[in-house]
Amino acid sequence: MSIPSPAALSASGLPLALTGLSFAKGHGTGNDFVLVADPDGLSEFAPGDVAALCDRHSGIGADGFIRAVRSEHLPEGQALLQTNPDAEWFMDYRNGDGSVSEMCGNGVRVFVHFLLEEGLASLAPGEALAIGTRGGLKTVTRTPDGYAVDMGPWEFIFPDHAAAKAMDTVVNADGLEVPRPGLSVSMGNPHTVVALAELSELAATDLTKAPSVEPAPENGTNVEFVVPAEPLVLDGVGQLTMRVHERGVGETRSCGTGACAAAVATRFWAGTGAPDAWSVAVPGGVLGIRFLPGADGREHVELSGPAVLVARGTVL
Ligand SMILES: N[C@@H](CCC[C@H](N)C(=O)O)C(=O)O
Repeated sequence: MSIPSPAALSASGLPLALTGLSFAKGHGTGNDFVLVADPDGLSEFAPGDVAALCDRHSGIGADGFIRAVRSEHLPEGQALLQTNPDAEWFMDYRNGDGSVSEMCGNGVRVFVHFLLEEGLASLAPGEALAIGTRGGLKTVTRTPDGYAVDMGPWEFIFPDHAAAKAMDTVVNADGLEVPRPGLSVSMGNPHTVVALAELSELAATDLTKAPSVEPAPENGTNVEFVVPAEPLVLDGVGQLTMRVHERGVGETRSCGTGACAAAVATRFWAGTGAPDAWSVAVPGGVLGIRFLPGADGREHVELSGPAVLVARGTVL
């Protein structure tokens, strides 16, 4: 019987294959990422490599890992180029545990900022940059405070639940007194949104463990707990406070796709007359959401917020 040998490690304790890797570290409202430029698709990152880089004790530390690669070098990117020849760059996104996710809303803003800072793309005010993701094409524009992303259309994951105005999904988490109903929404990646009445209840919810969700979306879910403000609407903008447990990560300080899903669910619960603009306060800052008609005839969600780079480095 042969015993599998552990991945070769360098003196730093990181996988030897990562030695010399140039990276940047960035975040959007506290949701942080390790970013790597691999324009020609020459590098492979195994789940263990990503998890080692994202480890907050023995690695660089981040919620997620983002590889900037030209779309032509990935099968998913090549498929997207057929209908969107402008999507030169593809965001290859992984969660901190090494798993792949379809989409990351904070990540795509930080990704574009990284492309611009690296001189790999340009984006003048008023222009739009098309980005390929596993969740489809996203277009990004500049705003005074950062970037706005057309995240594409939203969908209910269990449309029959929503049509019946019934929330047949049951969510539980440590710290909640009783299980709560949830609504599952796809933003390309899966989310389940739960409304709580009080900020004190939100603070008491323990998100160190993944909440249980029944029925769960097929490939697992990110779970958002939201407290709608009272009154809900200020100057025409709906107001929410949110905490999130991300699939493949744990509790994070922000989740862009989660903020979109939270606005979708709360607007649905609020019913006729609910606003099309929302402000979502997360532990790491504030995100803006707008619902807009898309060129495809469907309703799209626009996410806006800041994106910053904080460091560059080389893996030892
Ligand atoms: N933080 C991201 C979402 C990242 C992916 C998520 N954990 C998943 O597995 O779907 C965001 O800002 O949207």
